[in-house]
This record gives sequence, C-alpha cells and structure tokens, in this order.
Amino acid sequence: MSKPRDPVAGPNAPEPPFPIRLSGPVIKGFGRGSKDLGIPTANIPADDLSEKHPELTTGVYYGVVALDPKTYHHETSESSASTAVVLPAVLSIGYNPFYKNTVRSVEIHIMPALTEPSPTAAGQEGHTKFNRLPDFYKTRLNLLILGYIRPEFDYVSLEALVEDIRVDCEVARESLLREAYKCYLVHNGNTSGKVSEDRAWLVSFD
Ligand SMILES: Cc1cc2nc3c(=O)[nH]c(=O)nc-3n(C[C@H](O)[C@H](O)[C@H](O)COP(=O)(O)O)c2cc1C
Ligand SMILES: Nc1ncnc2c1ncn2[C@@H]1O[C@H](COP(=O)(O)OP(=O)(O)O)[C@@H](O)[C@H]1O
Ligand SMILES: [Mg+2]
Repeated sequence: MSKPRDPVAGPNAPEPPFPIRLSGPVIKGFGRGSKDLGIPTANIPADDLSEKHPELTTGVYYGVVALDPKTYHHETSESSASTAVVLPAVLSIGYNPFYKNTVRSVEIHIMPALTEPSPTAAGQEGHTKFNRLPDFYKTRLNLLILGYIRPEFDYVSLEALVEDIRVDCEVARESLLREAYKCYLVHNGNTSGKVSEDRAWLVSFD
C-alpha cells in the first residue's frame, strides 16, 4: 500500500509565484477526459506558456475559474446573467505521462461550489461521479492558479490515475477552504486590495 496523501497542499496563504493568471478559449483535447476517465477537463491553449510563465512547471495545481457569462449561463447561479460565477478547480499542466502526449496541455476540472457536498469525498458507494456541467467549448475561461499539489505521474492502471485525481479534487477543496484562499471564491468585507484586484480580473471578459 502506498502511504496516504496529505489532505491539504501548500502554505496557509498563497505565496509567490501564486496567484498566476491564465486565460483562453476552451478548446478540444484528445476526448479522453470524459470518455476514458469520466473526468471532463476544459482544455485551454498552452502555446505561449513557457514564454509567459517559465515558472509554471508541469504538475497538478488548484485554483479558481470563471467562464464568460456572455456564452455560458450557470444553471444554479443566483447572480445576474452578466456576472461570471467563480468556481473551484483542479488542473493539470503537462504531458500526461499515462498517455505519453508529445505536446503540453493545460486541463482544468471545474468542481462544484465549496458550499455543496463534494462528489469526490472518500467512502462513497460505487463509482466516483465527477462534476459535470453542460458543455462550454469555445467559451472564454479565466483562471487564477493559487497553489501546487504534486508532479504528474505515470500509473499502472486507469483506475489508479482516476483515484489519484479524485484525491486531487479533495486536496484542492480542503486547500481552498482556508480563509486566505476562500476569499477568492466568496466576497467578504475585508478582502485585501490585491485579492480584490485579482478577483476583478477573474470575472472581467471584454
Ligand atoms: C487534477 C488532474 C490531475 C492529473 N494528473 C495526471 C497525472 O498525474 N498523469 C497523467 O498522465 N495525467 C494526469 N491528468 C490528465 C488526464 O490524463 C487527462 O485529463 C486526460 O488525459 C484527458 O485529456 P483530454 O482533455 O485531452 O481528453 C490529470 C488531470 C487532472 C484534471
Ligand atoms: N466540470 C467540468 N470541468 C471541465 N469541463 C467540463 C466540466 N463539465 C463539462 N465540461 C465540458 O467537457 C469538456 C471536456 O471534456 P473532455 O472529455 O476532457 O474533452 P476534451 O478532450 O475535448 O477536453 C469541456 O471542454 C467542457 O465543455
Ligand atoms: Mg479535456
């Protein structure tokens, strides 16, 4: 048996180089996320990543995302149609060693709001059902990466890869529930200037 993973990742407040801003239209990947793994990932272009963010090494990260409300309407949103909803996310940047890709990809799995029960919590009956939204290809996506979880690995089986991504979702969730991270997801009166600035960038789609 491998040893259990830490329930949270990274320091108690984001430290440089985080938060890192990434943005792009949602593009087609290899079509494996939903079909093979049952885990949809919104892919965004990775072309100018090494030039713009040389500090971003391959690996798994957590953060927060917003989708352009002009083309994506969140079903359960209480906000008006013109305000983007901010949701927690877990993402992988790299070559997916299990699939031996030759190009780097940025793939984001959007999780339910932290106020909702986690579909990926341990000890649930049967197969894990990962969060699924209506498709939003071509929609613009803004992402603030807030912390690093682990390197990318190769796996002995598809099941082992899926189980590690399930744990990544739980680690991301627990990490984002800390006050200095939660403030990116929910407004509270005393957010600092820098957090408000990053949040304003996150939900702006011109
Ligand atoms: C949180 C997260 C962690 C991941 N970790 C790994 C990993 O360690 N090794 C790997 O080969 N792929 C990893 N992946 C990538 C999956 O293999 C990938 O999402 C899948 O190949 C779907 O690709 P597609 O969008 O091109 O269809 C990870 C994906 C996510 C969302
Ligand atoms: N929770 C989610 N997180 C990310 N993408 C999702 C989610 N739910 C549905 N999607 C949709 O599924 C697509 C990704 O599915 P995936 O099987 O990874 O295909 P692809 O290989 O084209 O990226 C996204 O582009 C998006 O439109
Ligand atoms: Mg994908």
